[in-house]
Parts: sequence; C-alpha cells; structure tokens
Amino acid sequence: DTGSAAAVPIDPRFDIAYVTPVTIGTPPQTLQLDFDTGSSDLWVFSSHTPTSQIRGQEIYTPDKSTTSKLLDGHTWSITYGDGSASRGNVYTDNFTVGGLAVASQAIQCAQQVSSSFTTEESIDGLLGLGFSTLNTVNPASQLTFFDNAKSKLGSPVFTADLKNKQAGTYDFGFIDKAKYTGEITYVPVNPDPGYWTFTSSGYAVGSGNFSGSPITGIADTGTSLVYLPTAIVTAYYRQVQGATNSRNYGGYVFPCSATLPPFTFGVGETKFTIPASYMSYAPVTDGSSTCFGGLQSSSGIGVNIWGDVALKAAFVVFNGANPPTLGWATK
Ligand SMILES: CSC[C@H](NC(=O)[C@H](Cc1ccccc1)OC(=O)N1CCC(N)CC1)C(=O)N[C@@H](CC1CCCCC1)[C@@H](O)Cn1ccccc1=O
Repeated sequence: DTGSAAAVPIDPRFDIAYVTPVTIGTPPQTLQLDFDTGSSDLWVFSSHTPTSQIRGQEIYTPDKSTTSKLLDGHTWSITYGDGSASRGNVYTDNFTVGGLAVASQAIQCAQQVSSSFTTEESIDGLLGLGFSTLNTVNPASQLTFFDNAKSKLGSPVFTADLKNKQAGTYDFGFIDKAKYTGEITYVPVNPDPGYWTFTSSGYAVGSGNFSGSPITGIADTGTSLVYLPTAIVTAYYRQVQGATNSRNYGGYVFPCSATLPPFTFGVGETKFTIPASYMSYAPVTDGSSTCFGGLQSSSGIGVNIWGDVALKAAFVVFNGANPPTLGWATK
C-alpha cells in the first residue's frame, strides 16, 4: 500500500507550519494535523477537550465512531520545545492518511491544551513521525502511524516535499521520482535521541567559501525555522545590514528591506541552497518593517534543528529501514 496527502501552509503569508488532512473512525471524521518528525505522539482536539480551550478547531468524537475503543487507564502528557503542551486519554480507532489505512491506531485525545494550541485555529492536533521510543503514553507507549503502517508499505519510507508558501506533499511507502532532480544522497541517522538526527557536512553564507565543519542536528518538519550554532548564525547576520540579535523579539531581526544572502548547507557531497527569500521569516508583528530571521541560534535549545525553512529547499526521504537513514535531493 501507499499514501499521499497534501501539506498545506496554515498561513498563506509565511510558512509557520503545515497541516495535512487525516480521517479517524467510522464513519470517518476528518481533521487537519501538523505532521511533526520531531515528536512521536498522535494527539487531537476531541470531545474530551474543554470547550473553553477550543477555538474553531475540528474535534474527534470517539463516541460517534463505531470502531473506537478506549485504551483503559492510559494517559499521555507532552511539552514541546516552544513550551506548548497538551495531555489527555487514549482511544484506538481506524485511521487513514491519503488513502493509507491503519486499523486500531492509538489516538491520543486532548483533555487539556496550552493557550498557544487554543489560539492556533488551523491545527486540530499533531501526528508524530519521530521514533516510537519518544511516545509519551503511560503505562504502555504506543506506535506512531508510520510504525503501524510500515508492514503494509512497499518500502518502509515516507517523504516530505514541503514548499514555500504553497501546498507540498507527504508520501508514504514510495519515492516519487517526479518530485526531485539528480540523485538522492543518503546519510546515516542516529535513532537513539528519538528523532531523525543526522550530520550535515558544512555550510556557506551567500557566495562565501564552504566551511566543511560537521553539524549534527535533526530534520524536523514541526519546527518553522532553522536553529544552528551561534558561530554560524553570527557569520550569516554579519552579511545583513542592520541585523541585530534582539532580546525583545527573542532572536535575530533586521529591516525587512535588507538584502539577505542565501544559505547553503551540505549533505554528504551534495549542497542545498536556501534562497534568500526563505531566510526572511516574517515581520515581527503585522505590518512592521522589522523582520524576524529564518535562521536563529540553537544555543538555548540543546539541539540543532533543520526546520521547515531548510526542508522546503529539498526533497527529503525518511527511510525507516534498519538502520534508518535520511535521503536528501534537490528539486
Ligand atoms: C525550537 S523548537 C520550537 C518548535 N516550535 C516551532 O517551531 C513553532 C511552530 C508553530 C508555532 C505556532 C503555530 C504553529 C506552529 O514556531 C515557532 O516557534 N516559531 C515560529 C514563529 C516565530 N515568530 C517564532 C518561532 C517546536 O517546539 N516544535 C515541536 C513541534 C511543534 C510544537 C508546537 C505546535 C506545532 C508543532 C517539535 O518539533 C520540537 N521538538 C523537536 C525535538 C524534540 C522535542 C521537540 O519539542
């Protein structure tokens, strides 16, 4: 079997996150979930979520599904890098993504979500595509959709083809040759931290020389920006007129009129260039002439993160074979 579904930006003006339609239960209930390779819980706004915490999101109502089953006594609780959090109980039910079906997928129903989830009306929940070892369900951790689907897939892979300010695609079980150019460069993945951890072969700022220092980080579809070591980030913003590291805005900002250099990163022998237009993330507040950078320092995070700003510049194969690898191709 295979599956293919759209990854739609939640805001047409800038790529803060992408959502993908999924169906849960019988008859099918459709929700828009944020596919996140940086976590491994599949959780949804539900009939168990206090109505005061719901603002426009679609919800899953297990009692309306003839195939839902309560996973008695199981609970979950998760906090993300940006401080957002949710927790609740667990059901199993039929689940499909782009025509690919999994029977009795663990569906984590929110009984509590933090305010940033309530205010983000376009996200009805998350679908974790990290390694199942990170799943937070107690007393028995649950498998991700990808791990449950693997045995049905021709090839144990999923691919991310995220795009700039337009809908991209998540494919499951196959690699679509029409989505990339040249060869796919595969690099080893260290699954122990629980996310797709790989080592980039270096970087260049604009037309500057390529620095071949290895950068270990994670390929994270659930993170908007790129977070790299301070030395790299300062080297980049030294090339941007008027750029400053703003405590007020929590990162590097610059005049929206500034000329930005592109940013190149290496995977094996292949080089990927993030165009300058992707490196200006968004005005710090609506209508402001100060813009927030798409590249920020990872010093406060503890891990380097190749988020959507970088992933949009490539076609990425998440190979769930043993051992797992990551494939990168230009497009
Ligand atoms: C430095 S990890 C910060 C990162 N969260 C972001 O990237 C959010 C995404 C967002 C924001 C608002 C609406 C929608 C989406 O966006 C910003 O934080 N932005 C964009 C807007 C900018 N003005 C400020 C910077 C983050 O926790 N990701 C996790 C998944 C997210 C959680 C929030 C909801 C969307 C999915 C996750 O993969 C990060 N992870 C990765 C590895 C290990 C643990 C871990 O937890």
